[in-house]
This record gives sequence, C-alpha cells and structure tokens, in this order.
Amino acid sequence: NMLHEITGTGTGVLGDTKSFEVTKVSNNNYTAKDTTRGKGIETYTARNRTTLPGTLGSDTDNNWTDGALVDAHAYAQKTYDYYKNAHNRNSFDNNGAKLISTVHYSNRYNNAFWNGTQMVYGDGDGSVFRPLSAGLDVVAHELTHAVTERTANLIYQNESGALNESISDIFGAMIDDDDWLMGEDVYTPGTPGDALRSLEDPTVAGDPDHYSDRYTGPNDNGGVHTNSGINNKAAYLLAEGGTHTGVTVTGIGRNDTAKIYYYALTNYLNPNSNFSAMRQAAIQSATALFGANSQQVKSVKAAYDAVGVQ
Ligand SMILES: O=C(O)[C@H](CCc1ccccc1)CC1(C(=O)N[C@@H](Cc2c[nH]c3ccccc23)C(=O)O)CCCC1
Ligand SMILES: [Zn+2]
Repeated sequence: NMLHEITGTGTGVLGDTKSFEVTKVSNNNYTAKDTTRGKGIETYTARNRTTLPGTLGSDTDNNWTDGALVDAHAYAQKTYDYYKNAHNRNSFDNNGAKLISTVHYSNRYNNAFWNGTQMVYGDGDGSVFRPLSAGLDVVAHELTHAVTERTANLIYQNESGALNESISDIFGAMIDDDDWLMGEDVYTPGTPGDALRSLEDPTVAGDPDHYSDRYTGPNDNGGVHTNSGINNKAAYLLAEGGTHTGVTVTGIGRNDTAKIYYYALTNYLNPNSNFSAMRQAAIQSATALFGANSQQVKSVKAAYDAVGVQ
C-alpha cells in the first residue's frame, strides 16, 4: 500500500542512473511495485523462460542492478505520466489499469510486445538488439498499443494495422522526444546512429514515405511495420514542417501534433479506418481543437498531400 512507497535507485541497461517508485516490504526486501500511479505499476522477470508474468522484481538494498528491469519500470512510469499529464488519460483504460511489464523474456529474444494484458521485453542477442526495455520509445510504443486497443482498436492488418503501428511510433517519438527515430537506443549496438525505423525519413530503414510506394503483399500482416512509414512521415512533417514530393508543410510543433493524433484516436478513428480516414480524422481533430481556418488544419492537409493520401 501507499504507506511503504519509497524511491529506488538503479542503473539502466545503458549504464545510466535513474530513480523510480518501489515498495519497501521490509529492511532488506524491496519490490518493483509502484502504488502511487493508478492501480499500480508492477515489473516482473521471466528469468529467461516464457511463463508470464514471471517473478515480481525485487532487490535487497534498494540499489537496483537489473538494468532491463530498472528501465522497464522507470519507463512505464514515465509513459504513464505522459498520458496523464499531456492527455489527462489515467493509464491505458483511462481508469487507472495496472501496468504490468516482464523483462528477460525467453532466451536472446530480439523483440518486445503487448500481449493484450501486459508488456513483454526480450534481452536481444546483443547483436541485433540490446534488452529492449532500454528504449523509452519501445516502452511507449508497446503501451500505446494498449491505448489504441481500448480506443480506436485499429485492426492489426493492412492499412488499419499500419495506422495502429504508426500511432505507436508517433507516441513513442512524442514520449522519447529527443529525435524522430524508433529503437535507436537498443537496435544493433555495434552500429551507432541507426534505428529500427525513422519517422523523419522512413526510407533510411527501407520503409515507404509516400502512399504510391506502399507494400501490398502478405508479409507482416500486410506490412504493418512498413506502411506505418507513410503516416509516420505525415506526422513528422506536421510537427517539424518541410517540403516532401514538392509539397511544403508549415510545422505546428510536437505538442499540437500529439493533441491532434490523440484526439483522432479517441474520437474519430475506428477498427477499420484506412489512410484516407486517418486524413479526415486528423483534419476534423485539428478543426475541433484549433478552428476550421487554423494553421493546424492547413498543415494537416498539406502533410497528407505530401505523402499522397487524400
Ligand atoms: O509492438 C510491435 O509492433 C512489435 C511486436 C512484435 C511481435 C508481435 C507479436 C508477437 C511477438 C512480437 C515489437 C516492435 C517492432 O517494431 N517489431 C518489428 C521489428 C522487429 C523487431 N525484432 C524483429 C525480429 C525479426 C524481424 C523483425 C523484428 C516486428 O516485429 O516486425 C515495436 C518496437 C520495437 C519492437
Ligand atoms: Zn507495434
């Protein structure tokens, strides 16, 4: 209970020190259980097996040394705080739902996922990935899948699936707001400067930045992690501005861009929404938030023109 909530300190995967709320059970027993946010934030370890959620994280001296667990717990708190402070949303269900994360899932597992109930992170094989919870954008991406599921619930295939993916990348970039890259802190430790995806220039990772270049094959549920690049590019242009395929967009900044996408996700998008519906939802959201003749509305139209979505 709240009575035993205290601050823990630990070292993340990348060697950075951070603090986070934990529970003091007794003088030499602390658990990775935050009872200060919603109905709680709890972080577990699967101890390299695949049983979920596994064992609740614990430490004897409150100086936490399991980097993957430190990062998953601290970044879940940071993501919770973002949704509460920026969008007045109390956890993924807007009713304080407990956030459960598990690290050290399986063996050398090069991925992470939301399984409908909790977040799960692999350790990576040290070549393709570092432990994936070390990426704040990855944690935010996974938790945003939960938010999407409880709101628009975009079907995870083809265009609606690419939008589902893009919404997770967009809020990953809004929360891990030092760049427009996805997974840069955990992807290919041996290759500095690369990323799993880029919202600024999706083509650097082989993803399309225009509707005419969309993937229409069967792989990856119809290319949900590829065609996300089209909407990701639109969001990047909306926030930062720029000229793309001969269309110039006036940037409106990260905060207004985030407000537009959150408003669209929670008021207009539905499970079957395609890219054209995304354009309309963004225009309607910008209109509702900023007015019909606002710069924001003009920039939304230009951004979707620039990526070939009408
Ligand atoms: O949440 C998601 O969309 C991805 C979930 C993938 C998954 C789905 C179902 C069961 C297991 C795993 C996980 C992430 C992802 O984009 N994965 C991509 C890229 C990727 C990561 N590891 C891979 C290994 C092989 C191939 C592709 C990948 C994918 O699964 O396609 C998101 C942020 C970083 C990892
Ligand atoms: Zn995803």
